[in-house]
Amino acid sequence: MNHAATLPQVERVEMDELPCWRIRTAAAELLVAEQGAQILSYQRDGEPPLIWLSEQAEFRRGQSVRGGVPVCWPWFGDLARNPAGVRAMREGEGEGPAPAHGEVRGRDWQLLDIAKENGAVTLAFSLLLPSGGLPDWPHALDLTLAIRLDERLDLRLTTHNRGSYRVALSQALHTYLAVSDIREASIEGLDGLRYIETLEGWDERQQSGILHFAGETDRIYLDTPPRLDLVDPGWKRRICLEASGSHSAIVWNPWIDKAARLSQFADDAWQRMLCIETANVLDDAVELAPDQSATLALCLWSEPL
Ligand SMILES: O=P(O)(O)OC[C@H]1O[C@@H](O)[C@H](O)[C@@H](O)[C@@H]1O
Repeated sequence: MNHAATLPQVERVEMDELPCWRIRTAAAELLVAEQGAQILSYQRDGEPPLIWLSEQAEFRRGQSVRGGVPVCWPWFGDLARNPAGVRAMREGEGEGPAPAHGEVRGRDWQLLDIAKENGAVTLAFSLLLPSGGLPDWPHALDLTLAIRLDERLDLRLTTHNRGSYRVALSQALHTYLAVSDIREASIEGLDGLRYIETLEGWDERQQSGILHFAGETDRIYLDTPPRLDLVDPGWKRRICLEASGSHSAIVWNPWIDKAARLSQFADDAWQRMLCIETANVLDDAVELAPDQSATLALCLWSEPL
């Protein structure tokens, strides 16, 4: 049988407790969990993975998988650190303290559609929500994620306000990227930007030059340009990220001590990953009037160095 003639292929697979979809095109493979509409891994033929999945990842219902691209929504990070308008949307403590990175990473989403066209595949996922919204976040919003795989990987996270009042939220595509060695990697595109140093009192600082890594890093960059590049000399490639609908980005590596405290994370895994999170946070948070939509999008690809 001519294998190439049958491509692209979409196959349903089980990863322990999680139903997933494996997509194979002529040049790449992508694995997506239906829970959280979470991309788990992405690799192009002949290259190391672009998206990192922890070797200690657990595929359990109700729990985000360590690695891939978790969707953070309707708030990013610690809710208490969000703008007042975003904080005000959560009501009551019925379900306990607000979980980090919002409510949808471990929830059920539904695959609505698989479309194949000219060698590309698009999967459309929708968050399954009661019509009144989340238990402590009772607002009438629809959330969809469109994942398109061709020569590049395209993600489009769209929120639509079908309610009768304005809603504020923060969000991120929390992309875990694979690197040969974080100590050799760098990020281009941040020079001159203001950032919040979350490790030192949430002080505002200014980036000077290319960002290199020599310790724990957890920063929120503001007024980000559309394009950021992760340069990886060890694997002789750059991973290019092109965002739209976003003017903020989080850059995160836990380094040695925090790595030891993280779940589903090997003690030495900090060497092999780096998160560049395409976001709408702090003064870049989103406010949606009734019937308004907003799309946070990321296009990802690699180029040889
Ligand atoms: O362990 P979690 O909830 O997936 O979060 C991982 C990291 O996510 C990053 O976005 C945050 O900036 C870090 O502070 C956090 O540690």
